Amino acid sequence: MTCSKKPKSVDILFDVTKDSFEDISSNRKPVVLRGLDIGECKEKWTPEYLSEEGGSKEVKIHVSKTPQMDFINKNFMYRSLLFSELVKRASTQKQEDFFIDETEKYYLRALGDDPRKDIADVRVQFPSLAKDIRFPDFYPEERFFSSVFRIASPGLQLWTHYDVMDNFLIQVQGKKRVVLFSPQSVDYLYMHGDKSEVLDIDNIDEDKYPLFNKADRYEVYLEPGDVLFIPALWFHNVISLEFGVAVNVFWKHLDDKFYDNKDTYGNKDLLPAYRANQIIDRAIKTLDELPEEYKDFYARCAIDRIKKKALTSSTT
Ligand SMILES: O=C(O)CCC(=O)C(=O)O
Ligand SMILES: [Fe+2]
Repeated sequence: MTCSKKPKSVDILFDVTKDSFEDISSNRKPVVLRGLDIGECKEKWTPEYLSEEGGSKEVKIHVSKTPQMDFINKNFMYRSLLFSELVKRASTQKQEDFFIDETEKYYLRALGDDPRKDIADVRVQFPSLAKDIRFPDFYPEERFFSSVFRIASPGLQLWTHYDVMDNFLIQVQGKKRVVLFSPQSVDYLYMHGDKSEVLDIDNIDEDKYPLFNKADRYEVYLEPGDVLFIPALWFHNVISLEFGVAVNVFWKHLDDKFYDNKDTYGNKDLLPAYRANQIIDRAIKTLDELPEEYKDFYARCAIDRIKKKALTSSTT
């Protein structure tokens, strides 16, 4: 079934400054910042220019036969291409050279040089392009975590997921639809780690996902030059409606002690959340020692205690 609830819209704000962003950031809701100075990239980053300036670097990409990438059935493969070749292919509808077939789709989520140790930063990996882009300076520079190139073929859809840091998604080229769900909707999203199992979010299989349409859904269309503020834990699903070039910047808005310093992607749960999840895994295993009737009873008691003691917001 198609989505029955009308999605909420995301506010589009003009003339936001470092000072006025303080209120926006403490409100913990996504907004589009329109009209910010993002640098010359907005005019300059054509496929030809990107190929020339970022050209000779090899990048690891997702290649998918269909536009909707499926992380469970892995309908995509990881391959490497020169940045220039990726840009050429992702900006072209039909491929002369391909991995699967001539209409395959491409997605780049840039990584650090050694992804196990280095974080992605366009200023380090693509210095000749980075000079063209300005990140909003609304967070102190020492709170910077990473800046990530996102390049996509037209139609490519990235699954619904959350990240653990505040994020500016700077849309440089191409239109993009972003659907967001509030963190309180997590109960309805059929999560698998940091990703939702529900891929076709516009055409819900209600037998399989009966609760999905209860989620608190927001929708926004980004234009080149827009900066979408995605607060930590807000779920997002992205469709590139045209050849898309974006850079997203993650910021550590909390104290350093919360973050896992081996997290090069910015998507590992905060350390106390990770520890709590381990304890919950152990509790589930321990409940397994009980006869079924008792296990069910004590699981309900535990859920009730967690609800009473740890929830601050009601489910939407
Ligand atoms: O725009 C995209 O391709 C994905 C953006 C995203 O997931 C992010 O900024 O965290
Ligand atoms: Fe993300």
